[in-house]
Amino acid sequence: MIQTKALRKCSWWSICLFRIYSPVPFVASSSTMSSLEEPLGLDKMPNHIDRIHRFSSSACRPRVDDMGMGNCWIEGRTCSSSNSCNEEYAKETFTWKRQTWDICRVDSLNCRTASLGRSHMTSDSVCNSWNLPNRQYSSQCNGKEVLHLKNKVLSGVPSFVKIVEVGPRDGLQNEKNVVPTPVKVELIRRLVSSGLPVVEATSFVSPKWVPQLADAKDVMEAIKDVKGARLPVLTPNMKGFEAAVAAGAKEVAVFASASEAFSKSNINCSIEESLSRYRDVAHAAKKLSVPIRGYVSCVVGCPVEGPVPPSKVAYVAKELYDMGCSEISLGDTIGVGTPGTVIPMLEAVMAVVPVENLAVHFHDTYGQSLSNILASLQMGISTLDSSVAGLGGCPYAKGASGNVATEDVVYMLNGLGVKTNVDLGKLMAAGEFISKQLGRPSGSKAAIALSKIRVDASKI
Ligand SMILES: CC(C)(COP(=O)([O-])OP(=O)([O-])OC[C@H]1O[C@@H](n2cnc3c(N)ncnc32)[C@H](O)[C@@H]1OP(=O)([O-])[O-])[C@@H](O)C(=O)NCCC(=O)NCCSC(=O)C[C@@](C)(O)CC(=O)[O-]
Repeated sequence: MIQTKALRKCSWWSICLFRIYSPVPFVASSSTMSSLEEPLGLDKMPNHIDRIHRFSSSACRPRVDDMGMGNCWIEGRTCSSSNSCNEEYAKETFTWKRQTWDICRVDSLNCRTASLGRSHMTSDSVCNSWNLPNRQYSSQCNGKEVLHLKNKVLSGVPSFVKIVEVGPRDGLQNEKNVVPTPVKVELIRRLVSSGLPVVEATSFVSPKWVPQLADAKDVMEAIKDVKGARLPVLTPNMKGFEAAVAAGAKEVAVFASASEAFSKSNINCSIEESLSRYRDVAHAAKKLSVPIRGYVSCVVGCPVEGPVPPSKVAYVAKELYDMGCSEISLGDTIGVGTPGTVIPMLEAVMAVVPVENLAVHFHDTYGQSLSNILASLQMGISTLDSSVAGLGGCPYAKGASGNVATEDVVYMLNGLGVKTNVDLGKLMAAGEFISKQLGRPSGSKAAIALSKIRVDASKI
């Protein structure tokens, strides 16, 4: 009871632990756990409170009971004994919930302060915050115990993740007002220069179906000189494939659906018809040594049919893999998935397609993307699709919101110590650029938060 109360009070602690446990449904009891939970090391934990207790070390916890400051969890350390918070460092005091805090900018993790009976906190990457100038924050929790926890709970998480940026295609295809071609081109250039290894540039689909991307040929012409990233395009049939190749595309992607109804509304044919078309495209691509990616849409739910069985997703994924798609991207097109539905879906697909050939593609309609991504990483997925500034939605999936924001993904991966080679500062600048052009705020929470505190995000 007391512990539960303390938990409620310490929101930072809760957030930290929630992040660790979020991929596993909290309600699961040991008797209902699947074998999938074994590698996560959670199989012996009877319920969520016990899970939290089991890992409730002080490693990442503020020492003050009543501490629930929004920014504390980012850093996750309190200073302990006597003061080494050098005079040269900017030092500020603020009061929150009757606690007075001295904040000092430190580069070392070993700041020790205990003056005037106050609580002290350090942080460790530079930012100029609203009222805490020249702070350093990090998205990483440090400390031996936390590392131990990370190793134990996040052991399946790969050390490098490839991010496939889909903003210029998936992100923009749903925009009502036509985005000028030079803006699309500038966006692609900025994304590439942020270090993203793959930027999906556009679609060679029917302009009657997706007017926004009717300038696909012009976009390809304008990015011919862009180096440093792969720039695939979507092709729904041979007509699109031929046009793409003629326009200079070096990689293509086909897109099938695990839902019959969505296949009909998105590409005007049945699943089987689409697979037959894609076999032709895959065959032609192979002849030209053009790598081909396959999407499966509606891997968890369909806007028309409702829940989609994992076996259907596995079937379509395997068909795409067998026809020669080197990467299969599993799309939660309407963003209804949670780790509770994504894990069984991945389990079914991984039984028929090697995990190294899989990618995940989450829309954030229900705010579940990062949890789903973490669950996917734990299962060994190392390719993630995302969209800068959280742009996007599918014109044929009403109500679906944008993809998970690339900035949020990079921020989380940095926090996990997973390499992406993406410069978060440059990525945020690209997000800011396109958000301004579209006349609305970024859909990335990390970008909004970091821009408010004018952080040097490249160092996060
Ligand atoms: C597939 C079609 C073309 C079938 O559309 P259709 O109307 O059945 O095609 P058709 O073969 O009967 O041809 C009709 C007209 O379209 C033309 N046409 C035919 N093909 C092309 C082409 N490639 N490029 C340009 N024009 C084309 C064709 O030449 C003809 O022109 P007309 O004789 O009337 O002047 C259409 O339904 C289409 O373009 N759909 C694309 C819709 C789309 O882009 N949706 C968004 C994709 S996002 C997605 O699927 C999800 C994903 C990948 O992001 C992952 C996730 O989030 O889950």
